[in-house]
Amino acid sequence: MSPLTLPAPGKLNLFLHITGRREDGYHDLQTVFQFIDLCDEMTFTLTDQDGIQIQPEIPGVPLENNLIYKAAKLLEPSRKTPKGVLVKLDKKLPMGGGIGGGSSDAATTLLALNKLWQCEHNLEQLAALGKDLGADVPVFVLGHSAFAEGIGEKLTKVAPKTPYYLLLKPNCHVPTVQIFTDKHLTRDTPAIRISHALKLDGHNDCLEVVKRLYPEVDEAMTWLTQFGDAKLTGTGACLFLAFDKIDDAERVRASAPKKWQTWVCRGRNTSPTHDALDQWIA
Ligand SMILES: C[C@@](CO)(OP(=O)(O)O)[C@H](O)COP(=O)(O)OP(=O)(O)OC[C@H]1O[C@@H](n2ccc(N)nc2=O)[C@H](O)[C@@H]1O
Ligand SMILES: Nc1ncnc2c1ncn2[C@@H]1O[C@H](COP(=O)(O)OP(=O)(O)O)[C@@H](O)[C@H]1O
Repeated sequence: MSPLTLPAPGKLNLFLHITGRREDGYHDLQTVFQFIDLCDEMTFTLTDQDGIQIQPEIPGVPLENNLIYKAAKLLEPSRKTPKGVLVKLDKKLPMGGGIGGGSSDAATTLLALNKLWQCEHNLEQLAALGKDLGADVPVFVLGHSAFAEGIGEKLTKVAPKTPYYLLLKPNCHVPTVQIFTDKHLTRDTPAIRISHALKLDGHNDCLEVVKRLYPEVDEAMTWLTQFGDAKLTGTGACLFLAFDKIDDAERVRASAPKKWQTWVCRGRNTSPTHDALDQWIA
C-alpha cells in the first residue's frame, strides 16, 4: 500500500463565548470553529514491524504523550492487519497557540489509520473515539466548520465567510487550563441562537484574562487592532485579523514587528484533510 500524505489544518475560534461553568469545572461555551489552510503535513507508511513510530520527535513531548501516538493507540484494537505505522510529521503549526495543531494531528491520524488499518469506523465513531484526546478533535474529524455548544462537543455545521487572515503568534505559550481556572474569567455571556452565530460580531471571553497574564499578548493585540477588529483564537496566544484582499493582509504582515511570527492564510469551511483523503488512491 502506498504511503498516505495528508495535511492537518489549524483552526480559528471566530468567537468564544463562555456561558457557564459546570459542577465538574468544565465550561459551557459557544464558538464557531473555522479551518485555515495553514497545515502540518503528515505521511503515514505501514511497516512490517509492529508498533507506532513518529519522526521527528516533538521536543518536550515524549512519544506516549504525543497526540498522534495516543490517537493511533485508540485504533489499534480494531485494525484488520498486523502492520505497524511510521508517521512522518512536518510541523508547521505553532504549538500551544490556540490553533489546535495537536488536536488536528490526532484527528488526521484517526482518519488515516482508519483507512490504512481498515478499521471501518464511520466519522461519528471516529469523532467519539477522539473526543477524550481533546475537546477540539471531533470538529477536525468531522471536517466541516461548526458552531459548537455544550463543552464544545455539540457541533452544527456552518459556513462562515472565508477571508484571508493575518495570524500572529506572540512569544508566549498559554496553557488552556490556566485560563479556564482564572478567577477573573467571566462566565456569564448570554447564550445566542445558532441563527445569530454568523451575524453577531462575537468576542472571546478569554481575551481579558490572557492579556492580563501575558503582557505580550496585550501588546500584540494593541498593535494588530490598529488595522481592524483583531481577535484571540481559543485560549491564545495567537491573534488573527480578517482581510478581504490578500494584498492588504500581506502589507500589514510586512509591517509587523519581527519579534512575532506571522502568517497569511485563508479560512476554509471544509477540512483540507478530507479533501486530500477523498483523492487518495491506495
Ligand atoms: C476552549 C478551546 C477552544 O478551541 O481552547 P484551545 O485549546 O483551542 O485554546 C478548546 O476547546 C479546548 O480544547 P483542549 O485544549 O483540547 O481542551 P481539553 O484538553 O479538553 O481541556 C483542557 C482543560 O481546559 C478546561 N476546559 C476545556 C474545555 C471546556 N469546555 N471547559 C474547560 O473548562 C478544563 O480545565 C480542561 O482540563
Ligand atoms: N502532535 C502534537 N502536536 C502539537 N502538540 C502536541 C502534540 N502532541 C502533544 N502535544 C501537546 O499538546 C499541547 C497543545 O498543543 P496544540 O494543540 O498545538 O495547542 P492548542 O490546543 O493551544 O491549539 C502542546 O503544547 C504539546 O505539549
